[in-house]
Amino acid sequence: MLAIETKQLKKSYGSSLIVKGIDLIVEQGEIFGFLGRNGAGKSTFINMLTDISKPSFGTYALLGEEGPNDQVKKRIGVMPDYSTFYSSLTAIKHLKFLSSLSGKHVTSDRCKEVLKFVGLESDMNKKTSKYSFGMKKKLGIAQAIIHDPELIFLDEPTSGLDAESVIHIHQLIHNLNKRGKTIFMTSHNLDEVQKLCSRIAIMKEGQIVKIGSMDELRSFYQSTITVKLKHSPIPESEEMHLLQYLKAAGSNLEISNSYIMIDVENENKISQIIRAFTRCKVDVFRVEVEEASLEEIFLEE
Ligand SMILES: Nc1ncnc2c1ncn2[C@@H]1O[C@H](COP(=O)(O)OP(=O)(O)OP(=O)(O)O)[C@@H](O)[C@H]1O
Repeated sequence: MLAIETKQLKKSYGSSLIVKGIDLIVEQGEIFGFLGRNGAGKSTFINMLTDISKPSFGTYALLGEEGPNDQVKKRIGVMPDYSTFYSSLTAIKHLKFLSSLSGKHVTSDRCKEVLKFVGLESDMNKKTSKYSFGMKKKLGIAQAIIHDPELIFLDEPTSGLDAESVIHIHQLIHNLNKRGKTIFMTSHNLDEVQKLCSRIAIMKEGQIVKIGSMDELRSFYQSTITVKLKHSPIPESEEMHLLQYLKAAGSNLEISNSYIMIDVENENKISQIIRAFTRCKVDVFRVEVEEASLEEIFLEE
């Protein structure tokens, strides 16, 4: 069963087509990252899947059920906009109240368990008006997972948080995924998407322009790997031979006394180069590798 399947999903406001016909498949068990510049249409797309707005055209299915569908809503979790919190309620009461509004009965013990899971154990009896921005984000995740959903939508779960809270939320996402949950998240933080997500879609002007794992995205761009290798002196008798080999193995070769830098097409070339050094009786002390980051790929779009 697929977690998400959309077919030609479109959304227009007035005469402006904001989401321009998206076909997307997300498998169960994925952490799927949705990236795009401000105004690309990410929230508009998520809002259709979570039934906050209706598609203008096309269809979608969540967890094998055509949407919108009240039954499937019980199996998905959506991180709310923190501004919707009831400021006069404590975190526990807030969770219980919101769950009852959406027809899900949850016990106080379940609320406590989930608040502990997100790291709000010692603040669960505080009113949400006293919560910091980061605590509200954690409470938002608690709200999304309180009913143990299979598929969780997180819209920018870490934006505006300090480094420690970001690490905590990354661990939460990772732990949820380990428990078998599918996560669909939007983010502006390229580093986090690169670290967490099994696949990534880049959205531009209402369309998905690239989709795949990090390795696949890199290969779309046929990006090279830059290798910097520190070595012992090259015996004069071997210099010519090694130089010929390196020129054939990659491009942009730079040589100094104890280092070489070279761009190669794939990882196999790295081990071949190290073997060539060894054959020429040159010791390799250190190998540093630089690959295209998601940022570079993203900026190309
Ligand atoms: N209710 C609405 N009525 C009219 N236009 C809208 C509405 N909601 C969104 N838009 C427009 O749709 C476009 C996409 O907005 P959306 O919020 O989906 O982008 P986004 O990729 O989530 O951006 P961000 O990263 O800034 O959150 C924007 O130009 C926005 O102005």
